[in-house]
Order: sequence, then structure tokens, then C-alpha cells
Amino acid sequence: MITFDNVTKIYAQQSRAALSDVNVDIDKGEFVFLIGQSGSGKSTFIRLILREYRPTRGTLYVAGKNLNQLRSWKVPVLRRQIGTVFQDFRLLPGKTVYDNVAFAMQVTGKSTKEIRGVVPETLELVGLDGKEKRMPDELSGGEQQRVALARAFVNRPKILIADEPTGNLDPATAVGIMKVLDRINHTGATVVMATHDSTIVDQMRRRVIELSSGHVVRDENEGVYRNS
Ligand SMILES: Nc1ncnc2c1ncn2[C@@H]1O[C@H](COP(=O)(O)OP(=O)(O)OP(=O)(O)O)[C@@H](O)[C@H]1O
Repeated sequence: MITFDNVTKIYAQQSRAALSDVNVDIDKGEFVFLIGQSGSGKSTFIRLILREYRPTRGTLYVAGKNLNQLRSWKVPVLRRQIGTVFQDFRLLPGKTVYDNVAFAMQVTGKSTKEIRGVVPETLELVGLDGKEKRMPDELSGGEQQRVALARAFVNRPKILIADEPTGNLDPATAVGIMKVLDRINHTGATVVMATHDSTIVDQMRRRVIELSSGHVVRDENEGVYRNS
């Protein structure tokens, strides 16, 4: 589903590579934690998958496409196959929970009938049924992140990228968000989550890819945050 083939990324005006000779293969349906200190290259890894940048060297394949060769006008088609959530939720403040999620379907041209079927089902999946009419500022942080997850997943993308999704949440709330991500993963979606949350990584025991100064220094199944 995602293949980094000897990928190096050097930003303009920088001498040091943000990612260096990265070789990683992520299969359909995998759940991967991306860990590493601040500046180790996690965001760069994610931004390359989203084709915000191209590799300086090496080749990147996502959902069957060679991103080096992907034409700019096809990038939106790629991004429709990738759901994203971030630490800061990024909801539309003037829209209800329902409308925040429905909007993601409207922009891809889905019919009202389809939207009326899929949005409630997705809100139930993330544990928000009954809260459809609330505004974002009437929700807790955990609930706002659930809305963001519903919005990211409502079009049933093949890949879900979560960049520090629990970074603003207390530990108990974070566990609830991880349960939702696990549920989404069990529907067959590939999940890549960048995190600094060692407790979560240690609890979940999924594949761990650790970056250090742009290099993959560890890639192990059922991994933990710190290798002792
Ligand atoms: N747009 C950019 N232009 C130049 N250098 C950049 C840019 N974005 C990131 N970098 C540099 O690339 C390296 C990797 O940064 P990156 O943001 O990928 O790390 P990170 O692991 O996501 O860090 P954090 O945990 O703080 O989000 C750092 O040295 C950073 O300063």
C-alpha cells in the first residue's frame, strides 16, 4: 500500500537530509506507529505520502501509484484515498458535527441520499451518535477528535494518516481515540500514526518504525516505544 524505495528528502537550502535512504513497505491493513524525536523526519515521511513534496532521490509508491511520476492534476485523486487527522482537530467551527462530516462527502460529489446513509453510520463507528447537532465548541477535545476521525474516514479511504492524534488529549481520552483508530483499522484501512505517546505505543503493540535524524533505526512488529 505504501513503499519507500531508498527515499531521501532534502529540503531546499538545507544541507542535511530530512529523510535519508528510507526503505519501508507497509501492506494493506497494517497499523504502523511512526516514532522518533522532534526533527527526526516523521512529518516529512507523512508529507511525502500525501505528495506535498516529492523525494529528492528514490521512489515512493502509494496505493499503487508511483508518486514521483504522478501528475499534479491527479494529486487530489490520490488524497481522496488518504484520510488525515491531526493533533489540532481542524474542524469547521461554524458547522455542526453532522455537517462537518457530511461536508467531506459533499466536496467529493456524493449524493444527499448517500450522505444521509453513510454519515450516521460513520458517527456511530466513532462513538458520536446522538451528538449530530452539536457545534464543535460544545464538544470535549476527545469528541472533537472523534469528529475529525469520522470526517477522515467517511469516504472510506484506503489509508488513514494520523499525525499526533492524541497529542492534545488526556491519557483516558487518548485510549478512546485509539479504540476508534483500531476499529477503523479492522475495517481493512491501513493506518499510519506519528506519535510521541509511549504509553499508547506500549499498550497497542503494533508495528513500530523509529526514525532518528532521517534514518529508519528500527522497524519491528509488535514493538514498544523504547527498545531496551
Ligand atoms: N519545510 C521545511 N523546510 C526546511 N526544512 C524542513 C522543513 N520541514 C522540516 N524541515 C527539517 O527537516 C527535518 C525533519 O523534520 P520533520 O518535521 O519531518 O520532523 P518530525 O519528526 O516530524 O518532528 P516533530 O516531532 O517536531 O513534528 C528537521 O531538521 C526540520 O528542521
